[in-house]
Amino acid sequence: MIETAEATKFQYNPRYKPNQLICGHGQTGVIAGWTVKSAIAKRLQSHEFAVIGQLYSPTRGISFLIRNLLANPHVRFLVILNGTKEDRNAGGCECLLDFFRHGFSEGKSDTGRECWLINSPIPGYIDIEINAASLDKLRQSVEWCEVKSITEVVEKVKSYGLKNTVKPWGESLIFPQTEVIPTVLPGTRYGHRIEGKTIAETWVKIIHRIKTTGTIRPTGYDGQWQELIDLMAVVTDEPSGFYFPEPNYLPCDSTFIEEYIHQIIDDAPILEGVKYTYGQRLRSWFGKDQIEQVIHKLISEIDAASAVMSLWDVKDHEKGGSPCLNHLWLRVVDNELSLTATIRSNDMYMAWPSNAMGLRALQQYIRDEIAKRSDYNLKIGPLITVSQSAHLYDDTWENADQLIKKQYAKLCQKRDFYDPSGNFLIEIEGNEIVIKQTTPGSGEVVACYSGKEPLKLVREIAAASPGIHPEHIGYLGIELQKAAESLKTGNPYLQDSK
Ligand SMILES: O=c1ccn([C@H]2C[C@H](O)[C@@H](COP(=O)(O)O)O2)c(=O)[nH]1
Repeated sequence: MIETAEATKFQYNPRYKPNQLICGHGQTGVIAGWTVKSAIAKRLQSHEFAVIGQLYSPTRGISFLIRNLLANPHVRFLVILNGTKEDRNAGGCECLLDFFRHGFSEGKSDTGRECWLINSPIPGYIDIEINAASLDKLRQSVEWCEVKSITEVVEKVKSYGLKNTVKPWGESLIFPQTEVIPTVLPGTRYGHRIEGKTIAETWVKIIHRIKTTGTIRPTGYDGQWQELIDLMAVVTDEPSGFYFPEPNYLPCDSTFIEEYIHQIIDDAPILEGVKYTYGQRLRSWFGKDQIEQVIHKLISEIDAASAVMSLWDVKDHEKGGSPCLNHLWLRVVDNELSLTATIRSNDMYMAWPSNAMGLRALQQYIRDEIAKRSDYNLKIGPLITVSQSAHLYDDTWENADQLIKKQYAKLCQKRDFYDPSGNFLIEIEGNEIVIKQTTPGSGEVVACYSGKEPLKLVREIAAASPGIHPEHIGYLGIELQKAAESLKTGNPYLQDSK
């Protein structure tokens, strides 16, 4: 007997990320890439598709997607929407297409984990626990096509839906998964401050801080993340062309950033299936060009504390996918233009470096426009980001560990002993230890402490300058102990002598 399409009644059973998927009863899976899945679902009926889901990243998304397809062998057709600039940037759909076109080989992920590497110029990994014969079977059994627009998705899904029901290609297959649970050190949860010269350096410190002390929590996306709340990052000296380390350990490169900057600085039309762009929110969404507004504001009132741009629309509560970047504030102090950005939710591994570079480009643009249009030739000041949920998704933990091992260790070796709390000169005067605190620049004496007990002195200094670097206060403790010994023995004390 030949079954008709209408009679099809399969149930897609997602083993992974169930809350991220729209499930139906058909035999066609739709990979929406970066196009919002609900924009596709509303044009289809549930018997026409098996599942609709996003694919944001080749290294993070494809393995879960394939695990789900192996668990649902009734999916015999795939429509892969590879249509937007974001899809081109991320490369997830292209890499998935390469899996079907060119297959996979045994290899290693960039963290050195054994995995199946997709035969593609875009790095994409599949968990090694999945058996190779099953992957081949999947490649042979699923008919796939690439499309460029929502309209084409709908046409293709409907045409596959008209075919007769095809038998599942096999039994549902489930493969084991290795789980990594990190050790978390105790630490403050709220309000961290991290400073670095470049975005790359600051990023390494951020990753270290979250990875070692972040709270492990559910993400809201069927997984876990480590999170700190209200993490402030201060980048003091990012050069105008951006600093990319050599070899580049950042999750973005200059080609990506060149494209990405436009999403922040330039206006963009409202398109179906595209959530928003920051440029659109800043330039036109609220009926005003806010970037122009702040340029004018600062030119007319350079001391203004109200050079604000807002990206959050009160209507954002009505739909999912609201902007992560919410509020920008520019400020001129000592002829220096700083930019502060509030980001409500921030993927610190994959997104923060690009977010920071995009914001730095906007800061530079505003500085340059002010210089062109007025007599103010401002210096570029720090870029400050406040990430409210500063998180690391569980699928980046391994990379984070590697980064800490290689790059954080290097940073720690490169200490310059500069402490904004100043320097401390220790001497013995009469029968007391005397400590003079001087400014870090000119060396002016700003405070004086005296006494005989090292611990009491350390406590006084720490209470008076609570921002002192931890290593610096440790060093003072050791020196003060040496000075106290000298007081007892009568031997001379000389700071820093062995
Ligand atoms: O510019 C961006 C856009 C998105 N995200 C991350 C933050 C979250 O991990 C995820 C968005 O999820 P929601 O907070 O919207 O659920 O993407 C960023 O870090 N920066």
